[in-house]
Amino acid sequence: MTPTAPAVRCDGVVQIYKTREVEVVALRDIDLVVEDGESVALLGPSGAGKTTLLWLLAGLLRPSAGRLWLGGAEVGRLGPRALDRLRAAQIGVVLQNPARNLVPYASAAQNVAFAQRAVRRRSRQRTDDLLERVGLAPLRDRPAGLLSGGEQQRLAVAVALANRPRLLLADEPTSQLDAGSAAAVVELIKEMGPTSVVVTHDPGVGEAMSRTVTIRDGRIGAEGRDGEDFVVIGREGAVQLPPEYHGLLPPGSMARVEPVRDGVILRRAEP
Ligand SMILES: Nc1ncnc2c1ncn2[C@@H]1O[C@H](COP(=O)(O)OP(=O)(O)OP(=O)(O)O)[C@@H](O)[C@H]1O
Repeated sequence: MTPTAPAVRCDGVVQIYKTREVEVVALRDIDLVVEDGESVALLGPSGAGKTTLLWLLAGLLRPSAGRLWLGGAEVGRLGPRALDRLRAAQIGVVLQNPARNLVPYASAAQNVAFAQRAVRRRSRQRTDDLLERVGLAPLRDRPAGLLSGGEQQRLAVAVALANRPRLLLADEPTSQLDAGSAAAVVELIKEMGPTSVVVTHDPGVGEAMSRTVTIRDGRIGAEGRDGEDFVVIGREGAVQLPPEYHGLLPPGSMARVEPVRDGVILRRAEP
């Protein structure tokens, strides 16, 4: 990754899953820039495309169309080995199912140590610090497969941060945690993951991040900064009305567009 490029840039990214019977358009025309140092909460209803976007940002999927840069590197131009190297050196990932991030027969401490393979020297101190921060120091020698779901989730965050990634990507990293552990994990991500994108349904996580991005039906519909929510004007001027206004302007209804000095007003056209 080059130091001046944003951590992430998506330009018209589309993701289509092809199964034998159907094609599912999971993401369409995603334009997104995440600057270095930002922490972004990725919000949206189930099936909106959040996990798909996270997998694209992790280099685990390649977009069906559009362009995606991780740092200065355009993913579409990287061969499989170059992409693997970039992922190992620069990106930390917490997948939705915590067990998938871990080697089950290795101890908690070994899992964190293995994850430092891309850095030149493993640091016992960093392993100890991370285990301490996620409250797993007393369980350092227990095999990861014998930890509870919540413990595995906390360990997965420690593993993802082990080699000081420039970009941390986490899919629901607090879904199995009580409020106290969730707050500690969010604090850790903000402190040690200098740039992070976190999929979450937890409003507390959303509030802790510097920015929220809401996906609905495969498109970025809204963004939030400093507690204020904005709709995002998409390509060709498309706007997703927030669901709380669907009663006033139901999907499928017609509206008049009235220009005003600094924007437009939409008024329902009575049938
Ligand atoms: N491997 C796949 N093959 C076919 N369709 C898929 C695949 N993975 C996801 N989808 C579909 O793509 C769409 C987006 O799924 P995705 O998992 O990205 O949503 P999500 O917002 O993360 O949902 P959730 O909050 O429930 O995890 C959904 O319609 C889903 O059914």
